[in-house]
Amino acid sequence: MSIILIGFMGAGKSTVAKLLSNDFIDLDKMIEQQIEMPISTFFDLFGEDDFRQVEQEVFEAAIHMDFVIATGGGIVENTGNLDILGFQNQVVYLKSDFDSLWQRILKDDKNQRPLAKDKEFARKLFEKRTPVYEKVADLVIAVENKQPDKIAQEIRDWQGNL
Ligand SMILES: Nc1ncnc2c1ncn2[C@@H]1O[C@H](COP(=O)(O)OP(=O)(O)O)[C@@H](O)[C@H]1O
Ligand SMILES: O=C(O)C1=C[C@@H](OP(=O)(O)O)[C@@H](O)[C@H](O)C1
Ligand SMILES: [Mg+2]
Repeated sequence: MSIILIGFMGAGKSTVAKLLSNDFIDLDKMIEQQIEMPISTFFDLFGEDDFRQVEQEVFEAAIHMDFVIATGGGIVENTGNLDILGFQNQVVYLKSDFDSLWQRILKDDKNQRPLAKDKEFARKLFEKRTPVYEKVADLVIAVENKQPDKIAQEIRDWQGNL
């Protein structure tokens, strides 16, 4: 079993996964390869429910590859994904306060996040999901004001003591 990174949009899952291993999967990128379009376009064309269906199918495939996985922030929206996470023992939650995440999301010109168009809508998602992240996590790391390489080292140190 390998590290699975969870947390809200902007927490640094895609960034930290790359630092942890060359054998990593960014689930969003794997999804975009499958749907052959940006996630934002898929949301516009087919909606969130169809996205969650694809996300679960791709997650079920990715989990068998035993790579470090950077999930998308909505991985906890689907009970099938929660069942999978429940069987893992290296689920790492990159935790931050909403305002810090929102600043990162606003500055991030590389990722289009269809569910981050409105701050108060995103805040409600954050409030809904935070207890679920906490519940499924084997390790919680506070990531505010922390560099990605320090976060990656904390995860390696924790892994080394398992
Ligand atoms: N530890 C960090 N400190 C500051 N900015 C970060 C950190 N980790 C990631 N970022 C930046 O925040 C944005 C979101 O990072 P990303 O890895 O895409 O997060 P996620 O995959 O959790 O949505 C990117 O612009 C990234 O450069
Ligand atoms: O929070 C969410 O529902 C989503 C988060 C995104 O991934 P990141 O958390 O890597 O931005 C991506 O999966 C999609 O836009 C939906
Ligand atoms: Mg990401």
